[in-house]
Amino acid sequence: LDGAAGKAVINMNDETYMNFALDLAVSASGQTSPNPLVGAVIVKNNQIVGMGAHLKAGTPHAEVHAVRMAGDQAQGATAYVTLEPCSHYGRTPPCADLLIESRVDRVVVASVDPNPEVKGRGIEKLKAAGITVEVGVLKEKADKINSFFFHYMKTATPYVTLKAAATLDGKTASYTGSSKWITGERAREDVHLNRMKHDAILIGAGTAAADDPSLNVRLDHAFRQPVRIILDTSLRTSPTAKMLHDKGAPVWIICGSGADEKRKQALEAAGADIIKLQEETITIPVLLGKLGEKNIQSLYVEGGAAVHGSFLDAAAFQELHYYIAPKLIGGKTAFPVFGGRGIALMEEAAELVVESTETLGEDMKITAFPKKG
Ligand SMILES: Nc1c(/N=C/[C@@H](O)[C@H](O)[C@H](O)COP(=O)(O)O)[nH]c(=O)[nH]c1=O
Repeated sequence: LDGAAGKAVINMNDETYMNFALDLAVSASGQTSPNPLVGAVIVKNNQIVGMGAHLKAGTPHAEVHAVRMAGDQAQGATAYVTLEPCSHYGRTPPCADLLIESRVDRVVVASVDPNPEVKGRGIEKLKAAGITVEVGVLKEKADKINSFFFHYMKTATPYVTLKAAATLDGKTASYTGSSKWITGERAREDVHLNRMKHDAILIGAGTAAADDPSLNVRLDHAFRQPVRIILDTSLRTSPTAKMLHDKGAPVWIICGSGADEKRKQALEAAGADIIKLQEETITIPVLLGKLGEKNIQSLYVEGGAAVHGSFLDAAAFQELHYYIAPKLIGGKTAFPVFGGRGIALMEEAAELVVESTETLGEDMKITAFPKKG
């Protein structure tokens, strides 16, 4: 604060403007898939003269909106872009060329494009045109908002979020299978928000049979209904399953090579898309490769115990959302959160880093990530 002048002189530096560009990027969260979230701000003489965000795949990129708004004010200005400007002709002309034509004299970039085909090309193009380029301002924060896109670009498989809801004593259903509900309204609303952020939701055949779930996003401002996926090796799912008849998002059922042809036809007649693997059984790496081929960049795995156990055994998840209700149900044969093989000795435990714990109504939510390496 500049006391003498008696007015707030906020030091507007590169990070301030990049944070604003990141806020713009995040405002389209969940809408841009399969494209990343991108924000752009154009500043001249400490005035924001242009700004924009990429809103939906196939529509103009963030830089296009910002340059259009800036008009000739872009000349001699600085452009802040949260992801390296594209240099290839996708569905819209390259933004690197647009920035060159707009005659900005400086470009500040947060994340470098992870796509091996274009990595660094946009930056090189700008430098070759005599533009000063600064890379890496708020890089960590910018990479994180595109963790789905970056993971998918690097691995060609979906970013996997495991979601579990358990009682305080770690059960997902009583010994009779009763589970409605463990968590309350507020926690379940958070689940629907997170469903909407992912390209697909996945459950196992056991959960499909036990709960006959809808697996849809029941929020009044829902702008997307993710694909619904059931892992069902032998196609035991009933053709009368609720989600096959609610005219909602597609239902894909993944089965093994030995699944009965008549069941396949009955489920297809009921509206399901059947994806039959070459293998007898479904392994997680094969499943993820197949979903990657079908452009699923992010996958929200809702259980049950066998499915969660298989992802844990394969160490094939990037994020965990663990909801805990302050309830105890006991029961030697009550349902655990993670089934599967599990580890033998504690030193083999999957170690996590807890990023946050939140209170949602009476429930708690732990967000955690597997420890790297
Ligand atoms: N039992 C509970 C859950 N249960 C999770 C799954 O077992 C359910 O089948 C699935 O979420 C139902 O999806 P729907 O039909 O679209 O509502 N999940 C939760 O967060 N809290 C619970 O108390």
